[in-house]
Amino acid sequence: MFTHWRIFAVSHQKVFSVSVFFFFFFTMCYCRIRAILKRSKTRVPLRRNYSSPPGVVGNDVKSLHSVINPPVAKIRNIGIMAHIDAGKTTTTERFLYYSGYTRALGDVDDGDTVTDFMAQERERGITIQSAAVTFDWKGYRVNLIDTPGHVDFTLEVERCLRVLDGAVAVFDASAGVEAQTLTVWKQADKHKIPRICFLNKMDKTGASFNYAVESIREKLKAKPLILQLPIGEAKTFKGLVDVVNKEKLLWNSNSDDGKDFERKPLLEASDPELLKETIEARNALIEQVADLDDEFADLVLGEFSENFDLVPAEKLQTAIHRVTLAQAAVPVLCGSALKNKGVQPLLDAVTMYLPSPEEREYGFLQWYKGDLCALAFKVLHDKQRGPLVFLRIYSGTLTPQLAIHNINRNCTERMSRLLLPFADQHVEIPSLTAGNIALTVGLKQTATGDTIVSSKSSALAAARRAGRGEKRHGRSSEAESLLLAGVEIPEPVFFCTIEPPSVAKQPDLDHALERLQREDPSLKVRLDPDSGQTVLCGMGELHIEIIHDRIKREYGLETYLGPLQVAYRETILNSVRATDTLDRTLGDKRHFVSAELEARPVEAAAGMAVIEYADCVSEDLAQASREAIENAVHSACLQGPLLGSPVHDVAIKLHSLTIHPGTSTTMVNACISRCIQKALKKADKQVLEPLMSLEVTVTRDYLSPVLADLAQRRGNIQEIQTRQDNRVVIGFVPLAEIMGYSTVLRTLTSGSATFALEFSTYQAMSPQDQSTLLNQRSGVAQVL
Ligand SMILES: Nc1nc2c(ncn2[C@@H]2O[C@H](COP(=O)(O)OP(=O)(O)OP(=O)(O)O)[C@@H](O)[C@H]2O)c(=O)[nH]1
Repeated sequence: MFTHWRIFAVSHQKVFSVSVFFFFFFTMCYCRIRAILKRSKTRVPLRRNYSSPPGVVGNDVKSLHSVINPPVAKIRNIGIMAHIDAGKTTTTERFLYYSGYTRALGDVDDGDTVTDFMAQERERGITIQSAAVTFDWKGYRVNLIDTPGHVDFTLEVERCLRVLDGAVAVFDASAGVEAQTLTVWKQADKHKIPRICFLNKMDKTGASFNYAVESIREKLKAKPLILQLPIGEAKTFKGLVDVVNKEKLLWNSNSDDGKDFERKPLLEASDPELLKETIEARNALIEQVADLDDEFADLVLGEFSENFDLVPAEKLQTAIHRVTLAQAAVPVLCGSALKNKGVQPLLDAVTMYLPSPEEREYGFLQWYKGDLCALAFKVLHDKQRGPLVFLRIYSGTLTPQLAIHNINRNCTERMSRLLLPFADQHVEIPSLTAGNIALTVGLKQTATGDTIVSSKSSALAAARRAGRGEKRHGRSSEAESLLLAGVEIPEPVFFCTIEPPSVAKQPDLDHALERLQREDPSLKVRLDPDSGQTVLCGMGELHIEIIHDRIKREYGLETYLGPLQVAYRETILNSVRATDTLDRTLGDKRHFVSAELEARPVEAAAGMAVIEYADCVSEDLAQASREAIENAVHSACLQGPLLGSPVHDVAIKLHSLTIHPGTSTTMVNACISRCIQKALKKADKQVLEPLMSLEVTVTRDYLSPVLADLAQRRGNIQEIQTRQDNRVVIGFVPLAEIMGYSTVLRTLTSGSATFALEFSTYQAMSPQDQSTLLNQRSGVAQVL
């Protein structure tokens, strides 16, 4: 199940007002302290000292051309993933600075980071779009994707994970594993991504290395390999111990950018205690790795059984690499990105322990035999250049002006330019080989999730080879096997109407929405059949707010949003039968359809309606009539009789059907549709509402008012955990009750609490709550 967490930091800072709508909207939405602080700041100029094409840059900033097409073994495609605010963007900024691609340290709080380049990201201090940046580190080429932490953009994370070979999971060392960490961790499990953990914010009050490691062990059920130990914690944090090499790394307190640090062997004379602790940690690490890797176990037990201390660092590192690649354990490192400590060793670990593209197993590569095979994982629209498509190249080479074949859309199109992505700066390149991430210009039809090959004949040849391979595995569809799996798109739980400033601007709005949908498959747009209004469906309040903002900024359209609504569903509780007959003469032609069907409830979470035919019906049903019936079932179930919400978890069984010869399929469709509506109306009906898992982190003093408030919101508390000095309230609450919760929580706790929401499931409303809801909607809905 795709999970969505909604994370909110609350603060007691003043709520700003931008317009009447925004005032209303934000009082019911969340607001974040950093966003507010930033809004009250004088904006700094957005441009940074980016690396740009050769000749333009200064001596201290490297040219990207030095790292184009390195050997595959030297490529690392990695992502940074974490709970919101753990420090992904700050860590990425340090990567770029230490690797020489930026001249100044970017700061999310100043809104001048390279990867958060959208205006909204810089204003709010959050990552919304993932950004791909390319840099080199000690001879390795690193393609890095900084992903959003906020739940509303989880799909963005999922899209990126699909094309990564490894990931760095960043943690706030004072909080350990948080709600969204669990979600992204599960996503990485799903895509089998090897990862390393970085315990960031070791300088922060409350930071605890042991606590964070324990939470990785307990909550993520992962096996942490402790490769570093912190020297000091919180205010006293000043450096690290490299357990593998038995060295201490101390950052020069006079250096304000952390470039300057010294690495010294731990000696009995100068650091007896630290050395003892390190040897113990190293021995434990060796035992742990030996347990997980037979080759290393043989080596250790053979040559070094008497004294583990003599195991060479390189042998241990190679074994840790294998164990990481097998996802048997996760290396754990620590530091403080903000205070510029521990980032360079983290980069070393990325190159040392995370896999190169050729170390990952991609079974489909054998079908292409070196021909082009790539996956489009992200589409952006650029005003000047049109659609920009990000491609992960799995095999073959991309060059500018290349014609490519899109298997999903069965079309051939030509790309005009090939670029290397460097946040919002793109460098033109002559070619790019397998293992890389490329940005292409000119592909107008390609959408997120499409598989790209060099030509139709190459696709056919691959399909033939795949067919041979697939038969052995008993699979049937050759074409399907060629498609690199796309991304599972979750059902949106929020919706609202959107209106252009005037009717004349409707086509402009449609155009903007079409483009935004191509970029963001989690955004759904539909037309309300009753009101004719355009409806936006999104993953959360922030998601819809950002879309609204982008339409204004990027397309110059001031649109009006209706109130945000929860996406309810409906179902039925008992089996009912209905009959219907449609007998019409149009011109000189008689159309006659008569049907009897049964609607009955099926297992919860079965999804949209299941269609069944009695034997006597299915025997001689023409294909065209079958299609008309299926369309009728799906369209009739889109709008239930209670709230006009989709009807789920029902089966429709057609018991009898009479169609006179010459009757049009439109009439068949109309008759079945009417008959289903009759049946649904007759049945006992049930509203299903989205239920969210909730996690509130609050200090002990404010626990009681938070619990009392949740009780009023139909909250169901499962557990209250202790996390350092805080209490973590875990439970479930209906989405309808939690809208605008951030404002309430901020008031209740003087801005000291944070909360996270995850969509859990759809649950049946109690008869009392259902009738309250229907009464509220009585203008538009029929009361039970
Ligand atoms: N004390 C401390 N604060 C840090 C550290 N790293 C980041 N921060 C702060 O934490 C906040 C969040 O940092 P970001 O880098 O934006 O975190 P993120 O994970 O990219 O956030 P999203 O993209 O919004 O999910 C900012 O105020 C940073 O200045 C650190 O090592 N120590």
